[in-house]
Amino acid sequence: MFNWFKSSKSEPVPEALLQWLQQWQLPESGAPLALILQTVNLNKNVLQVQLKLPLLSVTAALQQALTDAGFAYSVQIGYQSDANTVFKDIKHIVLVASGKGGVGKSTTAVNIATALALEGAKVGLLDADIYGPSIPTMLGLSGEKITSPDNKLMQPKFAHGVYLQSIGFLVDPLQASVWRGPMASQALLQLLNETTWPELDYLIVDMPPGTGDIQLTMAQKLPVTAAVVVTTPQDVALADAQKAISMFRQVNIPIAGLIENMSFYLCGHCGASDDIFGTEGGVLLAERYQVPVLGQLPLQKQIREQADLGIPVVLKEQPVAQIYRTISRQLILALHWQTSVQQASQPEIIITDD
Ligand SMILES: Nc1ncnc2c1ncn2[C@@H]1O[C@H](COP(=O)(O)OP(=O)(O)OP(=O)(O)O)[C@@H](O)[C@H]1O
Repeated sequence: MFNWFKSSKSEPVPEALLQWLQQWQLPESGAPLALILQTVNLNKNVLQVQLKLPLLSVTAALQQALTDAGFAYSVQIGYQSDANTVFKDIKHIVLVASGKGGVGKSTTAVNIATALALEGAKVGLLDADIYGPSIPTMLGLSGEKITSPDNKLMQPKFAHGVYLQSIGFLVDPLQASVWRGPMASQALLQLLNETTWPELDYLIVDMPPGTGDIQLTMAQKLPVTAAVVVTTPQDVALADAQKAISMFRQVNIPIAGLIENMSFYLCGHCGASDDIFGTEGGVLLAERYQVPVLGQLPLQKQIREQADLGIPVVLKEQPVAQIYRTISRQLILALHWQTSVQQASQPEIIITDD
């Protein structure tokens, strides 16, 4: 199932260890490690495990499990992708969308992008929200101006492990928010195209809220891998999230999952929680549409405070950071399964001399 890469320094990997690795399952998802293994190498009691996916946080769990199983090796996890690119040097383009404004789409996009970078992925973020490009503020880059060394292509900014390009760097948000559909989608596609993105595993696109012309054109014209829909649990938001799901289905964009934001209020002082926007609305919607739920986030002061400070909360020692980390790992796996299925279902083209 995977190659046992052996460098000149490599020692033989004991059969018992290979068999143990074959059956070990990732925490949270229960996915078999064997399905995402690239190579295994043993070097002076260091077990070097190369994965196909950026999941560096698996190191601690694998180390613990190995020790518990009686293997005295220390683990090093590396990452080498085998995914194809969908656009320039970008392997996956993921749209973060919401039917309705103000549900926390941009906050979610920033924290997921940062969490993906923490897993060892190369990540870009395209802030395409013409109605309120808030991501420069959330990454501590507000007031920055874009640079273009060759006067043609623009360089993205970089903060907290994420490359950022934002419509807010280029135009006055008040001006952009009154653009008509074709003008807005044209500008956003140009923004993607004329940025010198480095090699990226994931480009996260923070979409403008809604399901109108702009969103539909972007969804149709971008080589999108999948979409993530963010909603809050109350009925008005759910009705709009439903429209977003239908829009993506219409243009055959797979939905990697739904995220329920502000699922419940979590008091920072006493830890009490309250379902102020109703209970489980997003989960029920996801069930109805057969869409996976990637996670549920609380309404919590620190999420907003950290966004305003320009340091995403996922970088802080907060329980909520772990929710974003789990969501990002689920997303990594969902995108992987989905691209594997897509590649497997593509008909093989055989060129003959006839
Ligand atoms: N889970 C949360 N807990 C507390 N505050 C949150 C949470 N999620 C988002 N917020 C805050 O709510 C406000 C709106 O969030 P955000 O800008 O991410 O929404 P949005 O859906 O992207 O809005 P729009 O699409 O209209 O720009 C921000 O001040 C943000 O810090």
